[in-house]
Amino acid sequence: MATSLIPFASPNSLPKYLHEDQDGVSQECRHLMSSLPRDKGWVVKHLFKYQGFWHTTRQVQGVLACQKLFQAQETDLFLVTTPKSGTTWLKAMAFAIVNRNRYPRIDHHPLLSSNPHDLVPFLELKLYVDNNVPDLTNLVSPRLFSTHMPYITLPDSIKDLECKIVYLCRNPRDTLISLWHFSNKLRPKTIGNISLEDAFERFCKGLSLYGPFWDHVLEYWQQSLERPERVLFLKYEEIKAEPKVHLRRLAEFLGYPFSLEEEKLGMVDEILKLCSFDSLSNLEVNRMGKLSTGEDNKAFFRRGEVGDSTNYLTPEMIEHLDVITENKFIGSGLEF
Ligand SMILES: Nc1ncnc2c1ncn2[C@@H]1O[C@H](COP(=O)(O)OS(=O)(=O)O)[C@@H](OP(=O)(O)O)[C@H]1O
Repeated sequence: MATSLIPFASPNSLPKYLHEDQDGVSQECRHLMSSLPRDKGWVVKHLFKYQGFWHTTRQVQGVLACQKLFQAQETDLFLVTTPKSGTTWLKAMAFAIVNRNRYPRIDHHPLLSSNPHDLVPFLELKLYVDNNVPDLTNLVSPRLFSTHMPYITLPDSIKDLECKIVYLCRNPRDTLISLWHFSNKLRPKTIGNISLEDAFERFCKGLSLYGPFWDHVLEYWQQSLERPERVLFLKYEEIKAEPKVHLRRLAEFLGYPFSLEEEKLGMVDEILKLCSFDSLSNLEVNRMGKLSTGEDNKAFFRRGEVGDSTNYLTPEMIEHLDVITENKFIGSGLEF
């Protein structure tokens, strides 16, 4: 078990899911955490290994509360992602697809004035982070939720009701680089940056937020093979390469296929444009605003490209990561 000399991060400067003070943490959660493996975090002092995956203190709290208190409905739709795989993009696209009859006018669309994370809430990082039952009465059907939780950890009702799950991941090289940048944006100035070498080493060992990365991806890949009508497995790179194909796939899977008339009216292109990196990242709300959970909206938009990791990782690092990926995915039919 590794220990660290990093001081507690100032609670006020961080989103709640990164707070480490014990004030908002239930007795049950404290008790559980005392028995969990722990290691050094990327942003704050500790990560805890719960059900095989690494979480921050308040994330463990959010996950436990969600497992205990969240009751899914059959019509709920879940967007599940590995951190930094394009969650913000997926939320925007799914929200725009599902709500296109409610918001037919693109020039008055909620995505123009709200960040996608405020329109599609995270279960464990937002709704259940305080260990309370959140008020979900104002959510219209179908309710759209998101989570980074691994499959094993999902609340039972989501599995029992066979709710639809869209899973999005991204190649581990770009995921790591995006996570490294994001972590350094969040890290309190007093403790400085985490070095790329350090982040790389920990990522390769599986020691990252909701890591091991490969185990997270494999769980949902397996589910998507066993129940394709229930789990849609998407890759960031594939959406980038063929956005129209994948937006249509997403709409069909969610139960909101585009009609011929909508196709003729150019609805697919309109939604893609509305949700594109360029459009979203240039909106005032995303340049200047903050999420209700505290993060700067602009932190979710960096470059939005495939392959940016080659600007940071050495060829040796890339080879090392690729070998891990190959070994982990061997026989699964999955590759990046
Ligand atoms: N609309 C759109 N299109 C394409 N790419 C986008 C879009 N919005 C965000 N991004 C890029 O996604 C990365 C952030 O990942 P997440 O949204 O999953 O972050 S989080 O897990 O919700 O914190 C991060 O990737 P990097 O640029 O490589 O760091 C964002 O820039």
